[in-house]
Amino acid sequence: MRKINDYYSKKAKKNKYPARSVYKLEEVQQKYKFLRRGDSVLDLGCYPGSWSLFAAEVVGPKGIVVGVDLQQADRSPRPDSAPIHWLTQDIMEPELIGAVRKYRPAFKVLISDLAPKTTGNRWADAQKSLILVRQTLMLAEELLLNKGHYLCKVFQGEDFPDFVEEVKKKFVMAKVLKPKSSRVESREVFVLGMEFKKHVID
Ligand SMILES: C[S@@+](CC[C@H](N)C(=O)[O-])C[C@H]1O[C@@H](n2cnc3c(N)ncnc32)[C@H](O)[C@@H]1O
Repeated sequence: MRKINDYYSKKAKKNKYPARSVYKLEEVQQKYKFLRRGDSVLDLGCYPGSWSLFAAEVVGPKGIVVGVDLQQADRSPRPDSAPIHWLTQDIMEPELIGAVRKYRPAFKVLISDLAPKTTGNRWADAQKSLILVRQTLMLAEELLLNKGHYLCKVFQGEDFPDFVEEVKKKFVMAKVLKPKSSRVESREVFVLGMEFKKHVID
């Protein structure tokens, strides 16, 4: 296991990404191609910035990336990438929607690698994660374009099946994914929702 972690950490360093987590996003992108040239992307929990940098490269100069985190990110996008706007904000605060809308009224893709500060207590950590995850789904409802896409990291707890059902209702296609670069011993998985059904009221 350690070998795999070292492999992705070294690869990230070599390719000048600040975090190995970029390879989880890359793997989902390779399989589902949910990020496209010209897309607008909202990245929640973006610090230190690997996902935003990767997304900005994929969507290219006609796209845009807005990254949000409690911690201040400041990396410059690579050449031939979309501009990245870094916001230092709490995603739980209602002001976030207005702050994000200064850049785009709505987004084609919302990605979230948010992780709460863990306590070591599995149940408590899963609950904290679920609060953040539910907030990302609420933000997706506000900020995603019709037929937009959603990718969210979740630490599986007892409410996880209910959350997946919610995503299934709101998107044409929903999948639970465990990328190879995600530690096997970790309870993290990624929920992908493709083609948001903007006007479905349940
Ligand atoms: C695993 S890191 C993200 C790594 C990032 N995707 C990358 O590739 O560089 C999770 C982030 O979630 C952020 N976070 C946790 N709770 C948050 C909240 N309420 N609002 C904004 N960001 C939060 C943390 O500050 C942390 O930087």
